[in-house]
This record gives sequence, structure tokens and C-alpha cells, in this order.
Amino acid sequence: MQEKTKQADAVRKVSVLGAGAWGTAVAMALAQRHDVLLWGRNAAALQEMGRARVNAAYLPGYAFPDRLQVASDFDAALTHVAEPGSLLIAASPVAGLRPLLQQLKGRPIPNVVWLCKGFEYDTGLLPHQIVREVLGDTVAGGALSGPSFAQEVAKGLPCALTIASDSAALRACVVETAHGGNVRVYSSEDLVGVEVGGAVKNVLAIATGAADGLGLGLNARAALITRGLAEITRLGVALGGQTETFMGLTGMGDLILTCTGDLSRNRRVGLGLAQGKPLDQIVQELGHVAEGVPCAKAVRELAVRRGVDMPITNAVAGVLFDGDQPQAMVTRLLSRDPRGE
Ligand SMILES: NC(=O)c1ccc[n+]([C@@H]2O[C@H](COP(=O)([O-])OP(=O)(O)OC[C@H]3O[C@@H](n4cnc5c(N)ncnc54)[C@H](O)[C@@H]3O)[C@@H](O)[C@H]2O)c1
Ligand SMILES: O=P(O)(O)OC[C@H](O)CO
Repeated sequence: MQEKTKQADAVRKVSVLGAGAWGTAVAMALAQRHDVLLWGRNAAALQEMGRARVNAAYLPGYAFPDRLQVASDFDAALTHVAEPGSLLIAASPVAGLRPLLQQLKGRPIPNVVWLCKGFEYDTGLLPHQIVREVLGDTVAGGALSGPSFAQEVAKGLPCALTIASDSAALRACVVETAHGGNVRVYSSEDLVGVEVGGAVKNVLAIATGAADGLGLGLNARAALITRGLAEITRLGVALGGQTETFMGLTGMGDLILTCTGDLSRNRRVGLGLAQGKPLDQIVQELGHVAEGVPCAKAVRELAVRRGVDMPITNAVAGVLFDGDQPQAMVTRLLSRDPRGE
């Protein structure tokens, strides 16, 4: 009974800026009940999506629901969410967040919710810090995160997400809009904790993919996930996140999904490294972003600056950027001195 009151009854206007796999899947899920406009930076691809009613490049095989329309241009996507209670979703990768926000600067927008997971490559900033740098404090913003493969959401399978924001009004707006049907939305005030969990789990998924690819077994996988969670928590707490957050959906939940699910692009990077493929080839074959790659460098540098011990991240970064062999990564981790758990 109580759940029902939290679910959106009113039809709302939503614009999703970014038409990769995740932006498209979120737009499709919200279009079960709301009027959704999907915009992407590639005009020709958008036009084709509008005609074929499917995102053939990033989410092939999943037909758009009727209430999902493709935006004719960027201005149309913003006009669509002009009325109060609307939702603007930024669905770019981390690398595209700053340029996207710069396009929004000075424009009348109701709020902004971002979906990307990672630290910015050059600055080491979390997404909410980029938002504040570009838009200031005048726009309510929040991170929507949690264990969620785009293909499963596009299929209408159940999933649970967390909206993290310091604005109670924004959290309520996202819950009222997105909670319902097969999507559950929880709330959190811990933006740092939610964002750190989402960012670092991608690096750890590369590590578990490599370990699995090397045939190291399920014991090794469980050890990497568990020690990985300790690593995420150390960094997250050092940056101001709350310990409990890392035990929740956006911490442990997303870590388990990404480390164990073969739909994960980051896990597939690790599997490819174990086969001896060059990183460039792996990323090209993926055809999607693997946020753990740039994030590994940003996290390694941040951890050094903050004095946080992150052995698994360092080992992954060694393979990605310093020419270490995946087997050497394992040796490096196993040869560490014993310590208390
Ligand atoms: N796919 C998922 O299952 C999933 C789930 C939850 C969160 N996410 C997160 O959502 C974000 C987007 O992931 P995705 O799955 O849509 O990626 P994707 O690779 O499927 O699509 C990326 C989209 O961003 C565009 N893009 C690529 N590089 C860009 C750049 N430098 N600047 C601007 N745009 C760029 C591409 O044209 C494409 O439209 C990532 O941070 C990812 O971690 C993904
Ligand atoms: O496919 P990945 O590895 O980018 O992971 C996708 C999502 O972040 C899982 O929650």
C-alpha cells in the first residue's frame, strides 16, 4: 500500500541527454509511464533511431516504447523539461559530462541527474564536483547509480537503483518519477560514497575479469571482490563517504554485478587482457566505453595524494598503463606482506 503512494501517478516530462546503451535503457524504462525525449550528439544516428525505433548501434534488438521520442535537437530536449516536476538526465560517460554541462550552462533547466560512473581523467574529480564547477550550486543535482546492466533494464527485468543528492526535493522528484514497475529507487544523501562505489568497482571488475581469464578460480575471484570492497571503502571514507554506503547497492551491489556478470564491459576488458590482447584492440572490439580504464589512472593518482593503500587498483593500472603482464599483477598482489584483515 505504502509503496504505491511513492510511485509516480502523474505523467512527467523527462529528457535524457546521451544515447549510448545506458541513456537509451533508462529512457526506455521511464517511457513506460512518462513522456521521454532522447537526445544524442550524433544527429544522423538520432535520425535513424527515430525512424527504426531502436538504438541499433548501442542497444540493438530492444524496440522503443511509444512514449519514447527522439529529440529533433538539443533545444527541443531542454524545452521539453521546462515545466516544474520534470527531470533532465545527463547520460554521457564521465569524459563527456563536462562538455555536456557546458552546453547547459546559463540555460533554464529544472535539475540535472547524471548516470556516469568514474573520476574525471585529467582532474581526478567526481561527477558531482564537475557539476558544481560548471553549473555552481544553483541547480539541484544528483547521481543515479546501482547495479544495472543496460540490456536487462531494456528487457524490463527488475533492478534497484539509488539516487544520491543533497537536495531532498531532487531525491523526491527522482523517486516519484522512476520508482515503480520493475525499477526500485532508493535515496541517499551520500553523494561521495555513491559515486566512489560506482567509479572504483569498474577498476575491480577489470581485475576479476583478468583473474578469471587466467583461470585462477572462484576462490581468487571472491578474495578480489572482498578485498576490493575494502579498497573502495578506504578511498571513499577518506574522501568523505559513509562506510554503510559501501555495503549497499552502489557499493557491494554494483561491485558484485560488475565483477561477476559477463555483460560487464569492464570485466570483458580484464578477460581480454588475460588473453594477451592489446588494450586498444580490446576497447575497439567492445564498441562501448569501459570507464574502469581511465578511472584506474585517476584513482591511482588520487590514492597516492590521499595516502590510501589501493593495491588492486595499482596492480590493474600497472597492466593498463605500465606494460605489466596480467600474471605479474597476480604475483604482485600475492607477494604483499601479510596483514590483519
Ligand atoms: N551500460 C550500462 O549497463 C551502464 C549502467 C549503469 C551506468 N552506466 C554508466 O553510464 C555511462 C554511459 O555508459 P553507456 O553504457 O551509455 O556507454 P556506451 O559506450 O554504450 O555509450 C556511450 C555514449 O556516449 C557517447 N560518448 C562516448 N565518448 C564520449 C565523450 N568523450 N564525450 C561525449 N560523449 C561520448 C557515445 O557517442 C555514446 O552515445 C558510463 O559512465 C557508464 O559507466 C552504464
Ligand atoms: O558494463 P560495465 O562494466 O560498464 O558496467 C555497467 C554498470 O555500471 C553495471 O552497474
